Amino acid sequence: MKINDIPYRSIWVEEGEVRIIDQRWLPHEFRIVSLAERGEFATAIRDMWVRGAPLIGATAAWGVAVQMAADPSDASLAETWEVLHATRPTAINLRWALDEMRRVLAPLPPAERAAAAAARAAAICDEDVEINRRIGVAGLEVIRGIAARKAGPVNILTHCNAGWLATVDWGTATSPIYHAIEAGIGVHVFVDETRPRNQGALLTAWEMASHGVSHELIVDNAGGHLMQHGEVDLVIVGTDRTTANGDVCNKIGTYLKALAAKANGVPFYVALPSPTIDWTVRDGLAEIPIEERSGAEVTHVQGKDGSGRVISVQISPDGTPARNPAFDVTPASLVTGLITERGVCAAEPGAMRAMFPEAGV
Ligand SMILES: CSC[C@@H](O)[C@@H](O)C(=O)COP(=O)(O)O
Repeated sequence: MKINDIPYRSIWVEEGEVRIIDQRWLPHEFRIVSLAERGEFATAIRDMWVRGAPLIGATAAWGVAVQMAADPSDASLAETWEVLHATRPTAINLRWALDEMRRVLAPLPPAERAAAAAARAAAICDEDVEINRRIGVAGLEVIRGIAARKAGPVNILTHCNAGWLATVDWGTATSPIYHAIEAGIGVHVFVDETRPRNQGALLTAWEMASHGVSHELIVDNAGGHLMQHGEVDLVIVGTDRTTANGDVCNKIGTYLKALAAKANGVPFYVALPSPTIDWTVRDGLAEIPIEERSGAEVTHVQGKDGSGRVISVQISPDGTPARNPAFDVTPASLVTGLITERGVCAAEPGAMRAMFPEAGV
């Protein structure tokens, strides 16, 4: 995607360095940083310099590659898997990418691992871009179908940031939106602010503005009201882990949007790259580990002050205890469909298996 007419991915290699956009400062400051050793990759994922399930996976893959250049031994490969896997618990793309790197590297002699690791990490990034492009092509048909049945723009509500910043490029939930705009279909996006970290207000609103997409920022509690008044035609969200049964784990608050959508007959779609499917899990509520983050993210908000400085302010009384589960699980029964790189399917085990028979479950 372009920033000031310069095309960017969210992670890339330049002058032999792995570079990322440090998303903690967006949209107020655009900072690029280089990650030079394994510990920095772990920090960048854990402290959310990068975030979003596919980008977490891509960053971990590059973390393995950088470590293999420093120490390609078996012990180093095993330790790197553990160190990076421990950074964030919910997005399955992290484990998927680490398993994929280990599958490629473990059979090789150590002397061949650095080059092979860099090649596979680069390929994982390229594959992510193509997967998300295809999700856009598939999701475009969902939007086109709605556009054909109504006058005016298709009003789409999205939660969190499942945009290009959460992937390597295109985004998942946003890719159908970008494709619809390219196809000349009018679209208006309601952007949930997505407390506590405000990925919608900070990142999705920035993406929408950068690409000239008509949009309005809404508070997290407004979605149900807009749906009751017929102002939302479609919900599209991303996911951090979707089970073999079609239960969808995504940013906290997604479940409430799905309930409101069901109650109001609004289609609720999930944009789903196949590496985000956890075929080993059937019951999302019981089995998916939900990240609990610091209460400081609830008691404080970050923003820009009058002089343009990025600051954090406390919004609750001193010492208020806070609870901060970062994700929730939307049962498959509330999901209208999964928009995958192979097309749209029901959030249902048979349909998912038919779409991805190689999963072998
Ligand atoms: C294509 S990204 C899908 C999800 O990863 C996204 O919706 C989300 O929940 C991101 O959470 P985050 O905590 O910002 O990493």
